[in-house]
Amino acid sequence: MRRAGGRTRPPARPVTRGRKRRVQTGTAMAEFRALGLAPWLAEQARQVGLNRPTPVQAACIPPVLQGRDCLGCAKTGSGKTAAFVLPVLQVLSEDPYGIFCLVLTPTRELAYQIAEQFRVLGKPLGLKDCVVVGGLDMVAQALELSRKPHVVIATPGRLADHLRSSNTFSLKKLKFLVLDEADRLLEQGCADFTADLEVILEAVPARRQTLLFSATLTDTLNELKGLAANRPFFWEAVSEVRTVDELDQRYLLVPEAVKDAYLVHLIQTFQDEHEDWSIIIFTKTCKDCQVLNMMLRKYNFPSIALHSMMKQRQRFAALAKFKSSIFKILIATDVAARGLDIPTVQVVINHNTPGLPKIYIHRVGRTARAGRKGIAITLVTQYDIHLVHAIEEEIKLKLQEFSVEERFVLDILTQVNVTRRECEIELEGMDFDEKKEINKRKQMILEGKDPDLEAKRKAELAKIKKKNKQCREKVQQTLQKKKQLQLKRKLQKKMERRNKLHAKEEK
Ligand SMILES: Nc1ncnc2c1ncn2[C@@H]1O[C@H](COP(=O)(O)OP(=O)(O)OP(=O)(O)O)[C@@H](O)[C@H]1O
Repeated sequence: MRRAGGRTRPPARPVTRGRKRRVQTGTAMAEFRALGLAPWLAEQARQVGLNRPTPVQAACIPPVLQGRDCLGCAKTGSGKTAAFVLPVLQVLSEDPYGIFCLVLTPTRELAYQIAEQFRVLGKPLGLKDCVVVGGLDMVAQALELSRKPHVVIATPGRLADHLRSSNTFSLKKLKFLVLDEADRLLEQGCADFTADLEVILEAVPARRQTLLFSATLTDTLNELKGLAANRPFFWEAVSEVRTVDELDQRYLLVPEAVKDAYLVHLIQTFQDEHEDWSIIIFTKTCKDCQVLNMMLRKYNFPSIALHSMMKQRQRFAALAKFKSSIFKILIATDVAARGLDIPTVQVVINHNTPGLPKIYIHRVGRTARAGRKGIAITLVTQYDIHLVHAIEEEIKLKLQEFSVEERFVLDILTQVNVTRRECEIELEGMDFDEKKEINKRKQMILEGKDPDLEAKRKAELAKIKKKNKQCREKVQQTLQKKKQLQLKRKLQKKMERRNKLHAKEEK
């Protein structure tokens, strides 16, 4: 981190490039065609506003059209989606049948966004797509799957559930398997997709093309290479820095207790100076997300929450309202960190410093997309400085300080803290934690697990762990005692020898 003096202004609004775009129309089409795309598809790309191929598109489309597997790693907002949607549509148009392509993605919102790209670019084909994600009616999805859509866009958990429970559709003739945000899908952590991926990989043919994309592929490259075995083509954008140049990256050092006052001040400033800007605030937990939203609402900010404890329909509605600028502020957990493409987002605020650099890269990548400018501000407490260093090391860039006039923050400090406490009490009254527990149980039931049995198993595991720990400690203590005893004996012997020597000398 480097301190920069003076008050920092948010970046200027991006310039519109309308005239330039008209002049480039012919070139744009020719450039897409030069990659091997058919005229109708190049024209469709132009019509939906894809000016000219971005580097990841230029590099990956030709090898995919040649039938090769592809691993594409390019910065956030660089057009990776079209880099797989376009060649898939081209091959599909030559020999259309369903189910031709399966796209897997980690979040439900992202699945719908990808489906939309397939729909607009594949409109001349009369493309049939099907989105299969959790939280929605399984029967309706099964029915849609049985109608053989050309493209299925799914989150792994729900698709695996369908594969386990139904035989009304088959993925055996699949030509393309796409893993968007591939590193996240293969990562083992809190939402582990490993078991579901196993079921899916069993159901798809070995002879297929596999396309893997992410902005942070390199971290899990070896595991990913195992999936793409068909003359795999790896492409990574050449760049020292892992975030886009158009992104102004800042940090704000704040004591934990006054974090919210800084946040309110920041939002007020952005709202006063740039009424039309949209802001995403990332929080660590669902509860934080909910409390902050309640708090900002009390200050009449146009905010809306998005987190995994909301019902799926509420999640979609929240995102739609934010996308259409009915609400200008989205407060979200990391469910919104990857992939979401909302051009109006000019500011990302990290209410907590992300524990992993790659989460930081994806979060801040929700702004400054497709050549636009944006600013990301990370609130850093004294306990998070090491995390910022890790982020800086990963992105190969020093974050600059975002200065604010502290007297404004001090003015609202007490009021903000009181409001936060009020919201927390209100939330406790709504049994938020209890609901979380209920949701966990529901999820387990959906996964075919017995929640009571799981709880028992967990308790037993904890007991065994405790016993093991006690046992280890006992062994340690015994060893220590033995050592001390040996030492004592050694000393005693030494003393005895010395006494004997003295006695001899005295004689
Ligand atoms: N050739 C192009 N010309 C102009 N705009 C483009 C082009 N390709 C893609 N875009 C636009 O760029 C934006 C970002 O694209 P996309 O969502 O595919 O990025 P991404 O690389 O997948 O980002 P992330 O890593 O965050 O998921 C979209 O709004 C898309 O319409």
